[in-house]
Amino acid sequence: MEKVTVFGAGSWGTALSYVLAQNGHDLLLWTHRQDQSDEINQHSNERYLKGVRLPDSLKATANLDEAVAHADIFVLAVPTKAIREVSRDIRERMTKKGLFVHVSKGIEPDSLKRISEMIREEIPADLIEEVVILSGPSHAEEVVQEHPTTVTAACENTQAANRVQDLFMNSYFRVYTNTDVIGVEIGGALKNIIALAVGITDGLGYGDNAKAAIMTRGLAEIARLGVKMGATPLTFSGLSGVGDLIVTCTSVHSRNWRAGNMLGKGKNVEEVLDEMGMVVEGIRTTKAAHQLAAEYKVPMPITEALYAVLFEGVKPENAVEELMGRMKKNEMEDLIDLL
Ligand SMILES: NC(=O)C1=CN([C@@H]2O[C@H](COP(=O)(O)OP(=O)(O)OC[C@H]3O[C@@H](n4cnc5c(N)ncnc54)[C@H](OP(=O)(O)O)[C@@H]3O)[C@@H](O)[C@H]2O)C=CC1
Ligand SMILES: O=C(CO)COP(=O)(O)O
Repeated sequence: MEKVTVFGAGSWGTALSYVLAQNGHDLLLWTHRQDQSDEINQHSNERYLKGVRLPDSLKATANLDEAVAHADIFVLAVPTKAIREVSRDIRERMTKKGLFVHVSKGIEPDSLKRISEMIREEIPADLIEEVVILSGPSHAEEVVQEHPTTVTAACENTQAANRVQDLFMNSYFRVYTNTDVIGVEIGGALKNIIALAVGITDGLGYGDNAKAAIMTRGLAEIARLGVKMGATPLTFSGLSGVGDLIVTCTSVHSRNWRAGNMLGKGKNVEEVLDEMGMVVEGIRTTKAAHQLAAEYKVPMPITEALYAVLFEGVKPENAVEELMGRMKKNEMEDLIDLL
């Protein structure tokens, strides 16, 4: 049994707490809202997981001192934009080393840092045992139904990855390990861009051909960038690559797909975000990926088309027209670096 605190009581933090509590760990779920902590201690979190009864052993707190003092393992489950703030708040209260696990999917615009890099910038090395990434095709709504789910725990330190594998693994939640931290973080973050794009084409009324095209060429551009950044090409054929791309582009649970769908139907970004009420990571990640594409000189036409829709006021149908009208190409020409 491990002593674990999950930080962030949205859909994913709550679903992972459900798994950890069921696995018999000494689990505390920290939320920054007292009313939500009270609700979770009455076994529900209606805003984020409607109709789900949480296990009796899943305890919440809104007291950050208590949350930090409780744990040897710190699971960060807040949106990317809150990672630095929450890491700093944890650091101020830490008195001994801890194992950090993060489950968020994004890249920070401007600094272009991956989440594990942000955590290492905010928490001194002498307080970090390791940082492990838990990522893969996993909608919170299905995990709490105990539907079979597979994810990967990524860390160069295989002992730390194995410890996280053991922490979460059970009969419906199967955890693999991977040493390719960059590939796992890039795959998990950038698939949200492609899910937004697929949502848009679905919203425009295009069919499965368009969806398959965007998913396939989307994976090609994710892998192209990832490999330039130091990832292992094969990771993009794995759970945090094609696996997460499939689940996010084809599921109504995906907030990124749903946001894209509303954009395709004519809503603007503000209206979409108001309606969602949950994080749509792909929007900020599109900005970061647009900057990364320039920095690494990697062609990322789908990302650029989405950037134009989100940040330059281009109409979705015009962005599609632009994508389809580009110069003729050999399908494999930009993929050769992956071999
Ligand atoms: N949902 C899913 O199925 C999956 C999500 N993920 C990733 O997990 C991360 C979290 O997503 P998810 O749980 O779905 O997001 P949600 O939008 O469901 O919840 C986000 C939670 O973070 C809290 N929060 C936001 N800012 C802060 C802050 N500064 N301090 C403390 N708490 C804060 C929110 O609080 P409040 O309620 O007050 O806004 C809310 O409880 C994302 O990166 C996402 O991509 C990964 C795999 C699956
Ligand atoms: O990452 C996810 C599934 O693996 C969740 O995707 P959304 O954030 O689009 O809901």
